[in-house]
Amino acid sequence: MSQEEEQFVLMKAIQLMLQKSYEDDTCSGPIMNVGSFPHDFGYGDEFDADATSSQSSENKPCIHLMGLRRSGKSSIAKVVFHKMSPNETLFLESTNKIVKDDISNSSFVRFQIWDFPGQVNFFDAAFDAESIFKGCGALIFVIDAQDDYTTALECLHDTVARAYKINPGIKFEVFIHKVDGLSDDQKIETQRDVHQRANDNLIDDGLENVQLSFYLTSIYDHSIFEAFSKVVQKLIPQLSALENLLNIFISNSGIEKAFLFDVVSKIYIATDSSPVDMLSYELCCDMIDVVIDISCIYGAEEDIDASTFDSQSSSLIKLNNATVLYLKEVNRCLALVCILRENSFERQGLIDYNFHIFQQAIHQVFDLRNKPTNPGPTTTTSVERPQVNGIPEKPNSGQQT
Ligand SMILES: Nc1nc2c(ncn2[C@@H]2O[C@H](COP(=O)(O)OP(=O)(O)OP(=O)(O)O)[C@@H](O)[C@H]2O)c(=O)[nH]1
Repeated sequence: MSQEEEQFVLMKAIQLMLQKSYEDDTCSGPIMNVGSFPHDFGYGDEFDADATSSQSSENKPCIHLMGLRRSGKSSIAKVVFHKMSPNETLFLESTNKIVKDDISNSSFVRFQIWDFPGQVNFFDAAFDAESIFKGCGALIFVIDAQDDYTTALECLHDTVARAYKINPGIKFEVFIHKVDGLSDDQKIETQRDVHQRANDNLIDDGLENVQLSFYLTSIYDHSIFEAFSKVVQKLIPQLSALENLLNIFISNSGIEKAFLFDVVSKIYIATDSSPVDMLSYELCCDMIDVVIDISCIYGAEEDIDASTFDSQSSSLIKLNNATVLYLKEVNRCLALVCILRENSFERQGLIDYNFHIFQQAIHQVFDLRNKPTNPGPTTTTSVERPQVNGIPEKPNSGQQT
């Protein structure tokens, strides 16, 4: 099944769901009714789940990290995907060959990161630009904002021009990096300046069709995770289907904002279509850290290789501003983190039920293969979960924080 066909089937499914949701007027209020989110979407034989999954695993997109020496490329890869603390990056040695890192920690976030040595010499015989850029999904060019970036802009231009000629499908992403050293005014001014000069260079070269996206990033805060989330999302063909599912879920559950997280990297692979507020994102990231830390400390069993984030993982944190953070495991690697008002949480049963349907929808649409999770005892005290609409739920959640 080609990507277009797959997208078509997915969109058809979403249309079906939405249609049913609005058609069924027996269900008033915020209930995401059974009809609106059927377990069987009625794809029949049209939905070739195997084709979908095999395609995504074979065509692992590749993200290239490029930029001048010491601009921060390896630090970004280490902090985001290897849990290195930002301070440790001070001791990273310079990269002198392409380092390929296979990110396979999630069913969705499966790609390779290629960390290039600073300032690639395209004329070097060892640099096979053709094959390197052919397989590239996104090219992240890192610019050190604390340094004079004139040379970096020239290098960005050469890189983009070369890559675009070989593969016009590449997404070009510019990380204006190390902005922790800049004031708010300087950040805005630097972004404006880089944006202007980079685009002017492209126009001068007749490459006005090339789209560059710019992000202000630092490994010392959540900005690098946010930027990486957006880059990864562009490589997920099913993103709009996910957004639609999240929109339906939150509007039927009285939830203000929901993020679908890749737990290990804290990249959010989708969110509903309301704007992302950085503070909300940071809160959700912190919640994931808390859950993982508690799970690792108290949830590890004798088999220390077994994942402590499992189908029984969930967490609830009530803040002192009448806001609730609610985390639920979607699969081995994905978690849904929701932000809602405390009074909306009074209907937890409804939210849990809707979540259950949402989870099934994701599994069906993307054919996530749930590896058997360890059913053993996990970290926490259990809380009684009411049955909703008489529908038996999974056994009650484990890791309540
Ligand atoms: N202040 C600040 N320093 C950073 C940031 N990211 C990376 N650095 C520092 O920048 C220096 C260079 O980082 P690297 O990750 O080795 O840079 P690189 O681009 O991989 O360098 P090469 O391998 O030589 O191409 C290190 O001392 C990092 O600690 C950041 O966001 N803020």
